[in-house]
Amino acid sequence: MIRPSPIDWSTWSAPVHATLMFVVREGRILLIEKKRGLGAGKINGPGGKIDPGETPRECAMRETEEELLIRVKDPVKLGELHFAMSDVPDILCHVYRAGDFDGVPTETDEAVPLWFATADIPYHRMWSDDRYWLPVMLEGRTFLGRFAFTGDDVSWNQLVTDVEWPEGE
Ligand SMILES: Nc1nc2c([nH]c(=O)n2[C@H]2C[C@H](O)[C@@H](COP(=O)(O)OP(=O)(O)OP(=O)(O)O)O2)c(=O)[nH]1
Repeated sequence: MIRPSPIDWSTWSAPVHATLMFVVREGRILLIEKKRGLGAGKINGPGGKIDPGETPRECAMRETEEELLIRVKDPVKLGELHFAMSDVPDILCHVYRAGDFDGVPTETDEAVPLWFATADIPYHRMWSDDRYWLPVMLEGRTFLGRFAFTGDDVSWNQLVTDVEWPEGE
């Protein structure tokens, strides 16, 4: 049975806009253990909230530089994640992927860098929606994921793949 969405997505908008950056290279993905902020203790990609006047791409690159001291090259937007939350403000998150970077991934106050084989993603230590869309991101395909949360759990989800994002986003 397909459960009706608890959210009217046609009118949904989020007060918080954020980004995630995934570096995927030679069968491995660069993740972080997040040391503070929303999702502290979880494994995730680097990323954070978009600052006023900043584009999503600029934010994804800035947050990656702040958290891991690396500068990614030629990031491509693959996805958008729309999170309807139950206990914190709703979030719209832009997801980027890159294949190369300058610098050496380095631990900072915000994050510990961790490389994983793409066949060995630690979903049990990640946000509960990630298992739905991260495999699509690893295939290099585009996607739009919509998730309603109850606390930390996904209570409703929808994933549309092969979405065309505007050029240069
Ligand atoms: N993988 C994944 N990431 C998520 C989910 N929900 C969610 O907010 N994130 C990401 C988006 C952002 O990168 C990050 C939240 O932003 P943040 O609190 O780290 O923001 P920030 O670095 O600007 O920190 P702050 O100092 O403003 O608090 O968590 C989710 O369900 N899955």
